[in-house]
Amino acid sequence: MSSNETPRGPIDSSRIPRYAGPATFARLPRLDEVGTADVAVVGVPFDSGVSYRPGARFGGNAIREASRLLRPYNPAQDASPFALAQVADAGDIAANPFNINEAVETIEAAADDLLGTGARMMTLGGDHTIALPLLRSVAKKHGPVALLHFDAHLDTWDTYFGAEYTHGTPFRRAVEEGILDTEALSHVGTRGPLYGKQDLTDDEKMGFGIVTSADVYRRGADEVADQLRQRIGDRPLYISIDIDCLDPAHAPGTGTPEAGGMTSRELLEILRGLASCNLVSADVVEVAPAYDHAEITSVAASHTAYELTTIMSRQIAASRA
Ligand SMILES: N=C(N)NCCCC(=O)O
Ligand SMILES: [Zn+2]
Ligand SMILES: [Zn+2]
Repeated sequence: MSSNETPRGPIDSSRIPRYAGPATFARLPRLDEVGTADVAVVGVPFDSGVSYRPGARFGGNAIREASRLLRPYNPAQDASPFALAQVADAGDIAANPFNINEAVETIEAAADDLLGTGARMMTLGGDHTIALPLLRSVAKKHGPVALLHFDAHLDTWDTYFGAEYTHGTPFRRAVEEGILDTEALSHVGTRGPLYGKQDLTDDEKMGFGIVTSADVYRRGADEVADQLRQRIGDRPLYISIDIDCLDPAHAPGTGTPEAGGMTSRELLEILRGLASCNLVSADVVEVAPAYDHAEITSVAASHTAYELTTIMSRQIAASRA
């Protein structure tokens, strides 16, 4: 979108009922209806990298369905994200479910195409495997990026059954490949049993800092966001959100749930506290609707993607001003 064009926003839900018609994220136009976008919301229906319950391949569409109720003004960030920048739904990346290596290549190539148009990506997973090809593509454009990783899990394990590309290993691969800025790597929301203490030592050696779920509860969202913001500074930032960072009470619809997680309020508040960071792209992954109830998980994921989109739109508008 050039700066003198008005972005095309969501369908007006006071004229066309919000439950009518096919779902796009937040009832926004499809990318092919607007040509180019500043923020492309894209689904990656891929879950062949999971170690436990499958089903995150249906996450993107569940988030789109749940996002019908999002409204155009975001009071928490005092911004109308879809008026500040053109946000559009770019549909899904079609990845081979029977060949993980090929799927990872397909996702990276599709991300190259989208980022090549100048768009930032708001990706809806899919399992956490997909973060690796997305980060590869983002690093081609921006160089090694700061990473903020919200998750119950470290996802820096080495291999499962000898496989390198799984949902428990994307960030170890990314560190090995030199595509992350090791001065600014953080996990937020981690908890639960590990394979051994070595998991933590290895993770620390890779450069990660950890804010556990209990730290968030004890210190509060504002203080945590302040600390993260200081660590990130003005580096290009990628935020990867595994919805299992939330407590199973707030996100039952996921493949590897762990007790004792953050509330959706804590997650959203931390994100709002990061609004000044240079967010170049983001993902929300691991929503598995078959285990969900009353759209609890996909509603939380849709609001999470909304906050991330708002951060990106505000920055795009500010950089034009
Ligand atoms: N990325 C997610 N959601 N889970 C990773 C858990 C890997 C394991 O089963 O140990
Ligand atoms: Zn996880
Ligand atoms: Zn994960």
